[in-house]
Amino acid sequence: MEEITLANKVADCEAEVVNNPIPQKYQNLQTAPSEYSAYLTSKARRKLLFTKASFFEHGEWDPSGKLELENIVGEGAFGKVYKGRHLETNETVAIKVLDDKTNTEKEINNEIQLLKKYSKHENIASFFGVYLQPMGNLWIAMEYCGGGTVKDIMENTITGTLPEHWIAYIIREVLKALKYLHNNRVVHNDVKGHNIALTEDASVRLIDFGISQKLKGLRGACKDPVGTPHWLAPEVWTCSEDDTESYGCKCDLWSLGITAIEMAEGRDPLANLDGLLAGIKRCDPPTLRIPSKWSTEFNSFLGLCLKKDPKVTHSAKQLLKHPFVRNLENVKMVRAEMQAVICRVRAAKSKKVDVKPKEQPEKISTGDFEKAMAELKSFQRGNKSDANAENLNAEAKKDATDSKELASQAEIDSANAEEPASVDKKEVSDALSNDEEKVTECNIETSDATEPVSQAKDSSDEELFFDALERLSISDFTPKTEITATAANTGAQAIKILEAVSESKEGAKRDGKAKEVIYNQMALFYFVRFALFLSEFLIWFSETIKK
Ligand SMILES: Nc1ncnc2c1ncn2[C@@H]1O[C@H](COP(=O)(O)OP(=O)(O)OP(=O)(O)O)[C@@H](O)[C@H]1O
Repeated sequence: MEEITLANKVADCEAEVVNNPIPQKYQNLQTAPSEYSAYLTSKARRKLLFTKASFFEHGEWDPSGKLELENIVGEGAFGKVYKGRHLETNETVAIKVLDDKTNTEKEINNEIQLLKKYSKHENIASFFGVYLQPMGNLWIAMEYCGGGTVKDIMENTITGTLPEHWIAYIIREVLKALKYLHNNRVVHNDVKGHNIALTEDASVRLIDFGISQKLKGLRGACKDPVGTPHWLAPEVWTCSEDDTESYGCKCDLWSLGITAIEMAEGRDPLANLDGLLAGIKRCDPPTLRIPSKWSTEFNSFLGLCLKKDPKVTHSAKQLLKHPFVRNLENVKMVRAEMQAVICRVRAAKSKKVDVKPKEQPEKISTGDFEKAMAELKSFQRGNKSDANAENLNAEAKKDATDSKELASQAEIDSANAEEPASVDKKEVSDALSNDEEKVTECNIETSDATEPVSQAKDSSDEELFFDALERLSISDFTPKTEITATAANTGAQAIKILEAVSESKEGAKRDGKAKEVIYNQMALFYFVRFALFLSEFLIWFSETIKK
């Protein structure tokens, strides 16, 4: 029987395309919609479509009406990853869009096949479907991991590293996924912080099967040296030099050890090593830089992952029994702590450039903006003549509109300029109090917001009003980098300033009342003194007359 290889399938498709508009053997795919008939008449295009269609047996023709793209959440070597929606079920999904210019069809096919078959494990992002977009892009829909990757989490802590009990939890979950994959003779080949993702409730998922390999039978081994250089096991390096060498599943456990150090120290242990290949061969396996800072269990666990000889490296099954991961206490607490940082990651991701930037909700909500304008108007009504108020109102409206635009621009610019932030105790306790529930809100405090309020305290209403207007217009001329934080908050600031204005007005009212009381008391005092003086005068006058 003729072997069904990729080349055979492609040749087969090409032959059929010449004679039939839609080959019989692909009738199990959804029929191409009529609106694409013009597109399909181009032989070259048709060839491309059927070639790609041959990669998967249960793919669908067109994602429109089924999937909707929202914002970009990540970018990889093969294309962009979007947060999206599965319209039928209304489920949030991640959609990897692989453009047809990328000449990596073998990898794409590989990723789809492995995802379809092996993503049913609880620690692997599950597969939803694959779609062929009319212009030739492939869309791979999978479970959405809203907590970002381990790398994202690290970038959102103040030290850029993770505490040991978080590392133990993440490693344990990845080990479960690896145990399942290795039992099925699948080598992931690219375990690293960038490819470990978290859901919003801090469950761990292994992602990216782009270079994973399915081994043939029990004796099968990998020959291609693939992976990310600093995470590559020594046996994979050896393959790159010597064609006769091969490697197996254990390479994932070396990469996992490197990932554990990456989480503990904020970067991989070989980051500064020159001549990587020679260095790996010459040096002892990497360890934590200051082993005494960490538990004996953590150090010993790493020692079992990072062996130069894969034969003595422990398997995922064995490593799951190690005290470093076996003795993990209070997972609920660990997850609650992590959810606090996930909030920051989500906030940062929601600021990323959108598919349709102009239609995106802006950071300053319309409600906030209208509230600011209403307060501004009511302030003007109370303090200025109508003519003046109208002028100022128009000016403020223009400034605020500009600020809204700047805020939206700043959102785009700030996507990659996020400052690492600390794990706030309040956030942790909020996450804890929510316990099993999703943390749905994240309040990022802005130091700027308090400034106008404190300034407002010693200023007159009039000064405050002009100060508010000035601040709104100054944001127009501030360089973009500086306004990254401030412009996005200008609407909120306007509200704060106006709140301060009205607070100050209230204060002025209270002052007026106090003055009234003082005047009344002073009047009483002078009246009494006058009465005393009058009575003394009368006494003196009557005595003088008597004399
Ligand atoms: N299921 C998912 N949910 C949420 N975000 C995801 C998901 N899958 C991928 N991402 C995001 O997209 C990024 C790129 O995805 P992925 O690693 O699969 O692409 P890739 O092209 O194979 O990248 P590379 O080869 O550079 O690792 C990830 O680092 C992550 O930020």
